[in-house]
Amino acid sequence: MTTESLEVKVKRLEQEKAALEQEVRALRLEQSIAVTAAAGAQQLYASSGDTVTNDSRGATPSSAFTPFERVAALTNPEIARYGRQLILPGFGIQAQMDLRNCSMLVVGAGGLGASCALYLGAAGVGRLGIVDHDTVDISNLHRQVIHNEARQGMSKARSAALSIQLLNPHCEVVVHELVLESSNAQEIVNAYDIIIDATDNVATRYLLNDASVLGQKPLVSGSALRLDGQLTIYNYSGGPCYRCLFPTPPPSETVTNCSDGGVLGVVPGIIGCLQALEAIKIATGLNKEDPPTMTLFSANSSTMFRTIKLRKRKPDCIMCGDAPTITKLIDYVRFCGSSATDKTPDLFLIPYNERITCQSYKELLKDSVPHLLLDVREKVQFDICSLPSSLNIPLKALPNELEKVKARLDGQNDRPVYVVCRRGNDSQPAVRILQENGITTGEVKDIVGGLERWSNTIDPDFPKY
Ligand SMILES: Nc1ncnc2c1ncn2[C@@H]1O[C@H](COP(=O)(O)OP(=O)(O)OP(=O)(O)O)[C@@H](O)[C@H]1O
Ligand SMILES: [Zn+2]
Repeated sequence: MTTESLEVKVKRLEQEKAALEQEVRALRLEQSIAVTAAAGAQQLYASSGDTVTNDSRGATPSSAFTPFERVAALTNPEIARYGRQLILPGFGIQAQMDLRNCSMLVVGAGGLGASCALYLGAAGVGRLGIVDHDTVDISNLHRQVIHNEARQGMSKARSAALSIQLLNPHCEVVVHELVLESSNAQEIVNAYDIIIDATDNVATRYLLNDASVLGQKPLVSGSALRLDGQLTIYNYSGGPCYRCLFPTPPPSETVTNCSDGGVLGVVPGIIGCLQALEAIKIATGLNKEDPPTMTLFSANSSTMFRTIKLRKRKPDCIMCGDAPTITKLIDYVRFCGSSATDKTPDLFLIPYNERITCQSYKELLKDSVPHLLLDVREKVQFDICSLPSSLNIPLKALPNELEKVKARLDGQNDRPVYVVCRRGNDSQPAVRILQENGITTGEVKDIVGGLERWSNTIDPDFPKY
């Protein structure tokens, strides 16, 4: 036997060993998921796979900050896996190697992050960081297809990592189970080559923008709500940063999230896929010459996609301009008037003596106290569920539809009127409208916490959505 053939044999055995190791990792992950489903999310923390590493800032050693190992060649199993991309003219081995040697950070494992992270993992990105502080909820699953029913209550970052690993054990996934904020963002962003904003709040958008500018990283930003979505690459190839386009944050009360506004599941899926595509194009240099653009998607329009050309970066931008005044991360909660974690805050717009609790309203029902219950949610929500005998007039329509309230009171102008909504926020201005229009001489009060609290504290069979 010649030395050469021995070398070939060694190489082959090494590749077989690498393939077996990958298989063992995938099997271990599958096993850990089974354990989780049977014994609760906690079990998983003790049995994570080799290439899923954890960064919970102090709890376990992190790997995002261990140097990312770049390689000189793909292994045979990788060549077999990525074959259809490798034979793609204009992509080929070089682009695949670029992906393998690239690290990306997906912030948010929700609607956008689900499709984005899965496709990036599948495509062969070398290291993928996943940031999310939240846990999987049943109401996520119509769009966050990276998670599943058995993983309810599990950390989204970890669940996403497991799905990616099961799909492609060649991708190293780093789990960041934390709220990304000023104190930790820069260090994490600096550890990756490309940043993907798949979050749902303004404070994190500015935070990621600033950290990406300071760390000189391209930022692939997406958003989706209802039937619409948006996609932009910031801080890349002379293009603008987020602050060039939006120097001041919108008033927090004008920002709607999916939980309040609704979203068709496939819409964030589409935008997340586009984010993955743009990140791949950046990693492989495919879009270096493209001018900066913003892509708008609307499921309702016949053309669906529209692309707007953007100006280059603004020389007087306070973040990415010629003489920036922001040189380190700031307090984004104060700047935006909202935080990454306050979803729908409980508002206190009227005094407590003008409100009743769910418990008091239940007593009132038990004693058959005559009254009118006005439900001010939108009709689509009222159609899902409602309390018996309630009258539905959405808050926005109320000033013009007071006649309907009067008609229901039917001349009994001293009847108390109680107002309910989903969470006890819209019901408060409705109380004011009824009072100002002298709708009754009886009391007008709203139900604290709305129907969500009714379901939580009084009637567990009342649906929550
Ligand atoms: N600063 C942040 N740090 C870590 N994760 C974040 C941050 N901001 C947002 N996220 C995560 O980004 C994801 C956004 O997902 P998505 O827009 O689908 O909303 P959601 O919170 O999952 O759902 P819903 O609005 O229906 O409750 C969420 O999982 C959220 O926890
Ligand atoms: Zn700028």
